[in-house]
Amino acid sequence: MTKPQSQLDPPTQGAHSYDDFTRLREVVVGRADHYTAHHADSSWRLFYYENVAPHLPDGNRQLTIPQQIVDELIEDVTGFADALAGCGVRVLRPSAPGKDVQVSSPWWSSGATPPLNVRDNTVILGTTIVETAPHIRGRVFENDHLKPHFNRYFEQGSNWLAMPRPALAAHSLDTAYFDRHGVDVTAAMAGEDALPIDGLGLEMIFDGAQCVRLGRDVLVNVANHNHELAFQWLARTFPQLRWHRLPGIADNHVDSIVVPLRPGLMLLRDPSYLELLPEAMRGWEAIYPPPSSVPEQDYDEFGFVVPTASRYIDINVLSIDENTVVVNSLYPELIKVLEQRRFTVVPVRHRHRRLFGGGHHCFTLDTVRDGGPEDYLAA
Ligand SMILES: NC(=[NH2+])NCCC[C@H](N)C(=O)O
Repeated sequence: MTKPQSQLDPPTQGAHSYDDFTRLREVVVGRADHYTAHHADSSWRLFYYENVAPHLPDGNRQLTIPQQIVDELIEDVTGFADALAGCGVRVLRPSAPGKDVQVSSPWWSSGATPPLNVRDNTVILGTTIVETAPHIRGRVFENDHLKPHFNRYFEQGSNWLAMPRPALAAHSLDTAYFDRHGVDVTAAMAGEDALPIDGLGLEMIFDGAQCVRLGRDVLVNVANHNHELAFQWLARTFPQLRWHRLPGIADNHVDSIVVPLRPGLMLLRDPSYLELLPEAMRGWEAIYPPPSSVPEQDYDEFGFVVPTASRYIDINVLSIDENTVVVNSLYPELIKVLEQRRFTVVPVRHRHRRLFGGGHHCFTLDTVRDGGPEDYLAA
């Protein structure tokens, strides 16, 4: 059997990625090895508060995930990587995470998060790799598993920048999003054992998954002052791009709210978000998620259920090109809607997407796509 073309050609260029829908040439697909716990310290609990609050354990807790579930996730992620390779995409993987790795700083210690949701700690802006400023202490060193690829892209001519690394000491995180929505997050902060840094206050904290890249334009969800600092850093560092604030449309990530499929067409969680998008985008056609029959996994037998992603996570799709989309095979309703719109759908099983906080878009960092700094939002 001949190898898919993608596996024959060595990477011939650095990173080049301006959007989420033109032809995908190279992608990093995350790894779930040893993802056997959520380390629910205060930074983790605040980040996932919207979804985990009803189930929140008191204080800093390790929420153990049974190996059976991890094995099923690894099986699904492997199927995803194989499906992408079968579509001619060169698939890169992070280095293997260790088991029960602890990370620490002068201000805190926590359990390391395996490099599964690789969308979160990096955003590719054109030919520049931008490492973002993690919200969660256990994720501060997660990108080390992608550095073999970042190093190679740099040697091939890519630029490589990093936002200031956040100390994530006590009181670094802004609760303004929850305050505005009248949500008491005291429980999230219970057991906070990080040391404070005198005079630090709120700092730059931001995930790559808060961005929607549209060629020359980038939409950025800004829900608090942590994010505002990052928005200013991005706009100052990349003045050649046009930056648009999405005014706190979510607590942080937006790739289960607004998902462009091609210029003029997007998946959108609900019509209420239209008025929060840039004017030039409000006329785009929106496909709203059909009622889902995705089975909500029963984790009762495992003693806990902590969904770190919402029930909308299945619109978190990955486009291979403007007409081809990877969709959770357990969501046939969305597959049908997209096929009716003449999309080629690549169905890939993803059983535990709410437990591990991400879908196929979250699991990927699209490092090389054909599209450039196009003007998709021309007024
Ligand atoms: N890149 C990601 N990890 N995105 C996941 C989106 C999660 C979003 N908070 C939801 O609950 O639907």
